[in-house]
Amino acid sequence: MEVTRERTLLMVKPDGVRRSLVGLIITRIEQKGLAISNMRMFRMDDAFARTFYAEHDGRDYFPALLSFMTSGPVVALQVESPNAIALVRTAIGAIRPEDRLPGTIRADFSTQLTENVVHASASPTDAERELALVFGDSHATLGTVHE
Ligand SMILES: Nc1ncnc2c1ncn2[C@@H]1O[C@@H]2COP(=O)(O)O[C@H]2[C@H]1O
Repeated sequence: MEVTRERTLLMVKPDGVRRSLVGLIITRIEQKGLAISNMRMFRMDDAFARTFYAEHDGRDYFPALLSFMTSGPVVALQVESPNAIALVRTAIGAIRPEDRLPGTIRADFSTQLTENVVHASASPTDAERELALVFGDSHATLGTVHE
């Protein structure tokens, strides 16, 4: 079967950075054989968080999400591989704490719905939009680290 080489965004959220989980999360991604081809640590301001999470605007949890995402720095990783979007989504685990399978990042490091350690793009459209927001023009230029 044809596999599509993809780029996706994996982001360690402020709780993950505060709890010093960045190294562990990077190790899991690298050990799985996924290539990290760009990385950026930054702190979201309110406007950036509103744009990044625009599709959640109006939900009851949106104000809490904004407050959480602007509470400290995040670490954004551009991940590349065949089927990167689905592979990274599987690796992070489900949104609902009770649905998270052991061995996934959210299951292993969080019991919370909002403070869930990591975010990953859900679709090719989301991935391109989120990578462009986080890395701007630089997201296309580093190329692939691993073959
Ligand atoms: N009921 C909910 N459904 C989806 N996301 C939620 C909910 N409550 C809080 N959130 C937060 O909103 C975020 C949206 O996408 P994330 O995958 O980054 O992770 C989600 C959680 O941090």
